[in-house]
Amino acid sequence: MTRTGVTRQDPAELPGATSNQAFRRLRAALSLSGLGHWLSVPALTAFAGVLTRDQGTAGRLQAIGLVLVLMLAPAVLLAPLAGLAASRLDRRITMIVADVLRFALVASVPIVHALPWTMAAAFLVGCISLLWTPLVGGALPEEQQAPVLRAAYGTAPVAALLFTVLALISDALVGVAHRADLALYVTAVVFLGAAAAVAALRELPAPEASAPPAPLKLLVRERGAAGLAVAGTALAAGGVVALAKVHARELGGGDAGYGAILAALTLGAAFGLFLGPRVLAPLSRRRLLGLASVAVALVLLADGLVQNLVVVVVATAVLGVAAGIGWAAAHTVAGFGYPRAVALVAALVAVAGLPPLAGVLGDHRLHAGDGVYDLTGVHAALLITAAVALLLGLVACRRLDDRRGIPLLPDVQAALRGETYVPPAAPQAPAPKTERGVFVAFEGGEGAGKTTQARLAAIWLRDHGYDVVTTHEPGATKNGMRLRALLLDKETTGLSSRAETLLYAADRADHVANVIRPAMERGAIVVSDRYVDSSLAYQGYGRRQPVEEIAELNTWATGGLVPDLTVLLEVPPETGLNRLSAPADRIESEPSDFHERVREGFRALAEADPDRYLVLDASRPQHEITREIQDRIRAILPDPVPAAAEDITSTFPAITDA
Ligand SMILES: Nc1ncnc2c1ncn2[C@@H]1O[C@H](COP(=O)(O)OP(=O)(O)OP(=O)(O)O)[C@@H](O)[C@H]1O
Ligand SMILES: Cc1cn([C@H]2C[C@H](O)[C@@H](COP(=O)(O)O)O2)c(=O)[nH]c1=O
Repeated sequence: MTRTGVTRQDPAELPGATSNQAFRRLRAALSLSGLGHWLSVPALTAFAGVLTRDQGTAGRLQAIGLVLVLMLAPAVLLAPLAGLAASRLDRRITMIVADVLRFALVASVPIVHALPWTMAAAFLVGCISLLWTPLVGGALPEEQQAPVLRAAYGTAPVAALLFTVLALISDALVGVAHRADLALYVTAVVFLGAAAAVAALRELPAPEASAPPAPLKLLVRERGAAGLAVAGTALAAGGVVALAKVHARELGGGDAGYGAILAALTLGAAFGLFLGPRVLAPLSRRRLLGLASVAVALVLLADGLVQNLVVVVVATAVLGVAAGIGWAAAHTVAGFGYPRAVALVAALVAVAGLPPLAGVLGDHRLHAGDGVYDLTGVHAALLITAAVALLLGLVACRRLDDRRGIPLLPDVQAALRGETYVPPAAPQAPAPKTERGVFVAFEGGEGAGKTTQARLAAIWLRDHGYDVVTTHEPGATKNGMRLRALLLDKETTGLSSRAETLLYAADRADHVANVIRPAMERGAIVVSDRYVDSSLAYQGYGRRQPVEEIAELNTWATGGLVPDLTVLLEVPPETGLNRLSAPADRIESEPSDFHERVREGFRALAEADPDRYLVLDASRPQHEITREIQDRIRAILPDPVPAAAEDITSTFPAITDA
């Protein structure tokens, strides 16, 4: 059982799955199908390259580009058909037939040995691959998504490596005209293996997954800055794939070089996907997504400039890592469907547009002094793509930034150290004091001991004859109690961070107007368990909203009332949360990194205004803390309590509830 009461299920135990073994077999079938799918891309494009070997670079580029377009277009344009087929046909039979058909189509390509049939086969393979998408691209339950996606997409690097090996074998054994045949035959056999694996399953232990929504529809429906970052990244990755065959050839790499570039890209991406959630964990995912897309564009720029295959392969691997990290961040920021739709469309634009562009640009020899630089059409097209991707990345960075005003470099440096960067906050300017009373606020994370210490301070003050009002936030007034219930109830879901901030501010405005200010005007000492700094720490630092803006909002809500003293009880979140006995409320249930940020936030606030704060290590014994608080409060009381008198008479105030 998790803390939130959700039981984690083994994928194999989920409804629809009959046994572990059946689920494993399904994954094997998915892996084989995925392997065949990914292998068919270089195999068919390489074959198109062989068939157009006498047509010059532009002709070859066009043929390869067209094969890629025909393979990718069905996923963009015909996705609804996949949903229709999934709902009408028996899925097990459909998949067996689909893979037998893919086997026959791919195996027929080297036998027919003609460009039009290669194109037709590429399109039909692309269409048939759609029949698998309800399983791999649909709305799967979370528990099943990871293993299924790993099986379907994790085979891409394996396919690229396999293609490289097959290309090396072919180079050694057969003539130019048949160099791509072996890869096609192996692809066909893999499809046949996938069909056999599905046939071996008596029933399909797959979830009732639906087809993903049509990419174009999603694109129109959900526009967002994350889409710009994904578009730039997919444009760059699509450009690398579309031009890789000719790029590798220009650098003397042949089909093996082509495979090496694809392997570098896909292995890098897989590594990036793994790293994504782990790298720079404290950094905002929105910032990371923007940064990753800019990094992809910059690496592509290098890719387009260098003229050495090994360097290109290494740079492509780095590009893949950045793309993978960006993809993982995009998933967190915008879910799965929308980034997938954007990526598909952008990749289609890249494979459709860049090969002809490279052909049109043609090759040029540039002279600079004594040096000569061969700028081929492929290089120029890569550089143009990099420039467009960079532009998209920079705009995305600006629009995605949810830490405006917080400088990027220290933010990233802090994230590299595993910390959240906390900028020194501007001290709150206190409004001219009109009240006669004294205001003491207790602040700190969960279970720090605020309520305990606020109560003890109030008792001590009353013992010395002061008029004391103890209060707390949220929920000290009648209306505030309703707001508290709304804010802390775990049933309150989907509350936006801004709405949360406003509700806390509303509670505070009511609290100040009806409790704190009247008490202070009559000269009482107000002791409050939490005040404005809680909003700055929780909603500002915890929720990563602009701290300055929250401070301004609260200045307005409170009419600028600032405590005379703020006691910050400092305790590691884990210690504080472990002290609490009641079930965790909505805010307490936030993950530990949220509470860490809150703690950092309180620290930064105290550092920015040290005169107003008393910061105490609250993991120490209670009585030590109490004594230090009394010493500090004594200094701000209108008519000081004489410490010496207490020492002489040993009249340490008895702690009794008032
Ligand atoms: N210094 C301390 N050492 C150990 N336990 C403490 C200390 N101070 C308070 N506690 C205990 O920790 C628990 C939480 O204390 P308290 O309610 O005062 O914290 P709080 O900061 O007000 O919590 P919350 O964030 O829920 O408002 C109580 O059981 C209290 O007795
Ligand atoms: C005032 C204030 C509070 N919070 C959070 C902090 C706590 O999790 C709860 C209050 O619970 P407590 O047991 O009474 O301390 O609310 C916040 O996020 N922002 C605020 O301004």
